[in-house]
Amino acid sequence: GTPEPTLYQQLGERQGIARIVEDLLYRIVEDDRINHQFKGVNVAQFHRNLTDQLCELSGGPCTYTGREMRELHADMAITDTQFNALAEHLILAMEENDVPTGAQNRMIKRLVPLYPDIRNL
Ligand code: HEM
Repeated sequence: GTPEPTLYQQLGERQGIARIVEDLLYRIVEDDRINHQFKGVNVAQFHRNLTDQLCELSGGPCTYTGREMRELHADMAITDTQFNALAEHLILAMEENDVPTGAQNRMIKRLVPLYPDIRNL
């Protein structure tokens, strides 16, 4: 029969992930719980690196070449509320791009191992 689509395919491959990350960035800018943390960030670089990271984590043919998660977020004192806010925006950005709910959950699950590094725990 027809093979099951991979998570990477369900996200719309790299092009689809790039659109999701763009929508995520607009959401971050509008959220006063987290937008102050992003002042001065190189938006093009952030977009490229987060797209590569999600592409790689979803099983796609990409390699994340940015800095380590712990090192990047070390001085930000990110709270649980802020972490959850970003995760929620990612879910809503995937929703806007017609990613099925099961695939949304699988993507979020693959970010869970990054949690201690991002929270600097
Ligand atoms: C699931 C959660 C998260 C993931 C997967 C993630 C992923 C990433 C990635 C891949 C980068 C590198 C982008 C680049 O090279 O510019 C990055 C940078 C950054 N992240 Fe996160 N992040 C997460 C949560 C957060 C949260 C909650 C905040 C703040 C509220 C945050 C703030 C930042 C900032 C400000 C940068 C830019 C750092 C710099 O350019 O020096 N991140 N993140």
